[in-house]
Amino acid sequence: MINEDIQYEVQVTNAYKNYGANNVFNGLNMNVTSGSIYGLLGPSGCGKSTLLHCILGTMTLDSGTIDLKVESLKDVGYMPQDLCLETELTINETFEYYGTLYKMNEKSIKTKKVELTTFLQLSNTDSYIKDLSGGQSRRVSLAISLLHDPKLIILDEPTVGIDPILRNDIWTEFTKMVVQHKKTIIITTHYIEEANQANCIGLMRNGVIIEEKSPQDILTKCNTDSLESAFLELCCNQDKNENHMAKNVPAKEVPRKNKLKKIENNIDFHRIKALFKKNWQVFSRDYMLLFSVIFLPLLQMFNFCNAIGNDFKNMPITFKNDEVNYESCKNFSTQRCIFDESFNEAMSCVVLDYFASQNYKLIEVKDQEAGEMSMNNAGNMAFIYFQRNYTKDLIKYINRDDNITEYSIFMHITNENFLFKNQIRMDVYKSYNHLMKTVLNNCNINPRTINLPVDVHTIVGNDVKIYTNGIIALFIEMTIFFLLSSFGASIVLTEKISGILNRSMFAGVNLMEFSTALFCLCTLILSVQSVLFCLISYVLFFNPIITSGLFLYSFGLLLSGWIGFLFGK
Ligand SMILES: Nc1ncnc2c1ncn2[C@@H]1O[C@H](COP(=O)(O)OP(=O)(O)OP(=O)(O)O)[C@@H](O)[C@H]1O
Repeated sequence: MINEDIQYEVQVTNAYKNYGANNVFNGLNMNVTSGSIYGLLGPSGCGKSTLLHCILGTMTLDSGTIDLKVESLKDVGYMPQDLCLETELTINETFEYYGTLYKMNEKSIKTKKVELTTFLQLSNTDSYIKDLSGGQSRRVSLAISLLHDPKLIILDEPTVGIDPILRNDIWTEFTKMVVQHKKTIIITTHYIEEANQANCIGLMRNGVIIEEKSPQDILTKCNTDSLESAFLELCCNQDKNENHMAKNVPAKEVPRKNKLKKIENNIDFHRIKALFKKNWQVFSRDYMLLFSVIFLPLLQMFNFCNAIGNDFKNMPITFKNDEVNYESCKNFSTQRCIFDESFNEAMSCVVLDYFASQNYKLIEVKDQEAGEMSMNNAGNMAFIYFQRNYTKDLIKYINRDDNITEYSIFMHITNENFLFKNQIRMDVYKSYNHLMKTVLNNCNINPRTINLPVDVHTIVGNDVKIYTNGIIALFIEMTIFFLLSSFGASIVLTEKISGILNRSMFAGVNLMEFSTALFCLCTLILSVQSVLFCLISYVLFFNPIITSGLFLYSFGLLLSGWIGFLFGK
């Protein structure tokens, strides 16, 4: 029966809700008087938490209405059943974070913190939440729900894991809050006897409130002195009338929308700052996260540079030099000009010397035929053959003599591996330049006159010329994309699953602020990673990614990181 003269803080009328085939509310009615403690009791799984969520507007009814006296979330304090707190923060930091979200100034946060930690016996406020016991961390959660001095306080099992003495103190404090400050408190609890101190008890079972009276009235009605026995008796009575209850067919009405107003709709810089600070504190203290976001990608960069960024070493190359015995090359000297009458050095030694200096493994074979056969051996990368007249033909070539009928150097290169083949071809080209330089410098002729009359420049800069330079830029770009997408996704999922995002949103955070703060942290990580990647490539592996257009490249990196972040989110 609804009394017209009483002011109700919360009224639930004819509520129905299903989870699939599970009928959680079956025409439920609940009336919470303003300025009272309402103890919501019921067996596990009867739907107490669901009812609280519907009151808060985080869930909707299938039908029925919920009327609230308070209009804004600012006037509501909610302690969820799960912890829903960031365990990497200290108690102090948690107060500071939620206080800032509720737009409290530093002084009032401090005053409230002292008051609540004293009442809830939380002594060391520098302790991390992860280091607290279950009961202690629930007390912090309770304190946070009371921090902004709300009018309506909804607490889902606040006394679980708390010793009886402190539990009694907490109930005394609740009573004081109701009497002195006219607060309304709705509490769910499994400890039936502690609900003795509530002004009204609602016994919930089978989707309805089977009794809603003061503890004394319930005891009198059931003629017992324990709430537990009264509850058992009321359950038995309900079971007797079960058939009658089951006949209640849910009336499918559209539930009335009386959602609590959000604390604020506009974007607030202080909340973004608080979110960023919290995210940073959590990120910098979570060593597993640091390892996977900072250290693993750097390790991957090392691996990549080692595998792709460097020249291959010790590749076996067979050769046959018919111009001179390879042993004689050890006494080779290039002090004289190749055009001198008395010049009798074998220039094939310069080429072989160059290949040896580039860390190729040179293997001499007995003749040209054996060399060509060696190309059938797995692992042999190339065969070089110098004819007897190599140096003489070289002089003719330099002199543009038309009498050269055939090449005096032959080379076979493996087709087995594109990367190996590419490197050997580049080194053949370089060995030719080296040879010309060696030959012509001693004759005071500019070697460039014999080189190709083409100066090759790549658009990204003079140093960036080869495959390994290009591929590293691509690798960094892709790593940044996937790093940021997985980081963004993991943060959003963790916050959602642990209920921290909901709790923050309950304290006024909107999705835009949450995304902006996360975006700022991602940009910071992205910038640090990009700089470290480039340093590793340039400094440790001498692999230039880019020598001009740095601004454009950095912007490209930022863009792919941001796209990755949005993709993950
Ligand atoms: N998201 C969901 N999807 C499907 N079923 C759900 C969902 N949430 C809760 N339920 C079911 O609804 C019923 C009521 O759950 P609720 O958590 O509200 O109960 P409770 O009374 O708070 O339980 P406890 O006292 O153990 O916390 C349970 O049977 C539960 O399995």
